[in-house]
Amino acid sequence: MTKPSLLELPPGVQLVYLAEGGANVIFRFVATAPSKPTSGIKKDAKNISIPPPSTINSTEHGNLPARFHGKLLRLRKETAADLPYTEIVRNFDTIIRPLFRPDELVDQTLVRLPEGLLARCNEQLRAIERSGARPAKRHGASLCLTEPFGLLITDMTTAGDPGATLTELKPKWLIQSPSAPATALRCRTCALREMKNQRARRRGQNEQRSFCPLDLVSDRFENVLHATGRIKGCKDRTRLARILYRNPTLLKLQSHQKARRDVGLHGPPPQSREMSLAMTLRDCTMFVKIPQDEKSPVEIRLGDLDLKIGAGGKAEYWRDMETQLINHGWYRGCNNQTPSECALQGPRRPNPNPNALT
Ligand SMILES: O=P(O)(O)O[C@@H]1[C@@H](OP(=O)(O)O)[C@H](OP(=O)(O)O)[C@H](O)[C@H](OP(=O)(O)O)[C@H]1OP(=O)(O)O
Ligand SMILES: Nc1ncnc2c1ncn2[C@@H]1O[C@H](COP(=O)(O)OP(=O)(O)OP(=O)(O)O)[C@@H](O)[C@H]1O
Repeated sequence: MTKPSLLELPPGVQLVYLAEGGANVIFRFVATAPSKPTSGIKKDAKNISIPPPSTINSTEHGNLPARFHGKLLRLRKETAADLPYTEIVRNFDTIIRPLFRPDELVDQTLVRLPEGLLARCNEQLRAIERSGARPAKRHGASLCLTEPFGLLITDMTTAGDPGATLTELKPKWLIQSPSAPATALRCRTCALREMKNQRARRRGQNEQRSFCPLDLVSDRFENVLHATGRIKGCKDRTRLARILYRNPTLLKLQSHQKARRDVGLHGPPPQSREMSLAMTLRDCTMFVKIPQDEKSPVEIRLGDLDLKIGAGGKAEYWRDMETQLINHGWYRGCNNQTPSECALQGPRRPNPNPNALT
């Protein structure tokens, strides 16, 4: 069988910073008309290109080859994990892809990078940092200069459809941790958030407010509505709740989590492939692109499904978190100074055995 030929980015490609996480930076392609190759591209004090927002939102494809339309470029940061994109893509193709339909996933395809592109992007990151537009917690991080590839990923932004809105959420743990106490009044996600918030309060930092994942997969619409009211950036909680209520992709994610339920303190060895997959499925991002017209289809895809690895201290971190949540009363809700969002406390508590006759 012949291997599909590897994509290459054209040498003159123009990119603009979109967003970043702890391990990757996302860039948008900027279409430039061949006659005016850098029209509208500003230079900052150090002569680094920063295309203006009007170019960023352009729906024109200009001289960009067709196979890059509707795509973003994901570039790898220098991190302790140091896992090459070839391996990330191999894990994605063999372990993650078979679990979902293609239209449920943010696709990712390897693309070879032209010489000098990473150095230029690093300059752009520094320029953005100086301009104050880079999130403070990401300052100082740069792209890995030895990574020869980038990933072309499905563009879930609304750039091609300005009337649409994008909601981004992390569904997190859609079932309780098996090692949580039976009498728990907090799910794994709410317990951990409350623990982190107490630390943040002590340091004078902002607390994180979010929804309870158990509400998101509730079979009661009003609980899903309760959750969508707490999703950051959600402009129409009722419409989003209608979209997410019994949503097949969300329920599929939950059922994959159920099939890999041996997490927490029990189950497979913390550095095993099974544990890696179980934890990956509990830390992905759901992108919901909602068109203005209620009759047009909504696009829902899961992203950030890079297989986690237990090495490098991660397995110990997972185990340590669970031990703290159990031993310091976070699952039992003993430390709370503010009302809890968790569905396990109060009238929204899910029925532990929905099939049981009452
Ligand atoms: O530990 P958690 O549950 O808070 O999840 C971490 C995430 O925190 P958040 O969901 O935003 O509160 C965290 O998200 P942020 O970087 O804080 O946005 C990461 O996703 C982290 O995974 P990794 O170390 O990048 O592989 C996540 O770590 P693990 O899923 O590997 O535990
Ligand atoms: N396909 C996409 N369409 C639109 N925006 C995206 C897409 N993928 C990522 N983003 C944006 O970029 C951010 C960072 O991307 P990504 O999740 O790939 O980074 P990461 O470093 O892997 O994250 P983490 O910190 O969870 O490890 C996302 O939170 C999101 O805002």
